[in-house]
Amino acid sequence: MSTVFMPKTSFQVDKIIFDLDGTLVDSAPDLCAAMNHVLATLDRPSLPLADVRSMVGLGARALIGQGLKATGGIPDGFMIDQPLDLFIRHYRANIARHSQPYAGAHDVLRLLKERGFALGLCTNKPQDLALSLLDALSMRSYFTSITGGDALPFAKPHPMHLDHVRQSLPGRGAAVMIGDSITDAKAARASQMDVILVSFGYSPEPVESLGADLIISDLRALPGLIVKENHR
Ligand SMILES: O=C(O)COP(=O)(O)O
Ligand SMILES: [Mg+2]
Repeated sequence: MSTVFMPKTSFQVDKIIFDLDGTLVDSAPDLCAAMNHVLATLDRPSLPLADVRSMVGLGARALIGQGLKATGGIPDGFMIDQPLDLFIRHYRANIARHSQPYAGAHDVLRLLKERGFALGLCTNKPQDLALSLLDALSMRSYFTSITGGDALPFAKPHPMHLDHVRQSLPGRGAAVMIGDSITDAKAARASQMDVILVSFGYSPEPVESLGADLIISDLRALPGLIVKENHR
């Protein structure tokens, strides 16, 4: 039996929860530079941007782990904490050198906030780095709640992360998740939340295969798709 993808075209919610890397901000160039800085100190070859892009999604520790695996492996007993620390220091110092909001991100966030939606951010980026990046790009003030991947015992795809953001937003209405990867889709499913995926992010798998309710190729489509829940 074949299943037909029937995208939803309207989402009635009060809360909109965004992913950060690959969804609102194209941060891969700066993540790639920090990765290659670490690899150089370990006498490993550098990785092209296209490879690093597809490794982003599970936080800094997983990113470094994947970078090491791709350049010779992780020797037995290798302590990842030191390269991770080096990565984070390099990344923090260069966090918005090349990173940019995707087209329309500012306008869409401003408009949705003006329309009365509560906006949250659920990212696997460590909390302090997420806040620094949002500050550097003047994006922090759109969000009522921001939770990084190290702020709780579990991060996406665990539902605790997304549930926490939903609960910390005002109101009791429904929420929709906007993301770019399988971690976003899985977290949303586990939290029984609709999920819209963007097609321009960092997913190594085709986004069509991730079970989204809708796929968009431009953030500017969102205001036409998401309507305020009617609480009468
Ligand atoms: O930094 C990462 O690895 C992932 O971040 P994201 O959850 O905002 O995509
Ligand atoms: Mg992402």
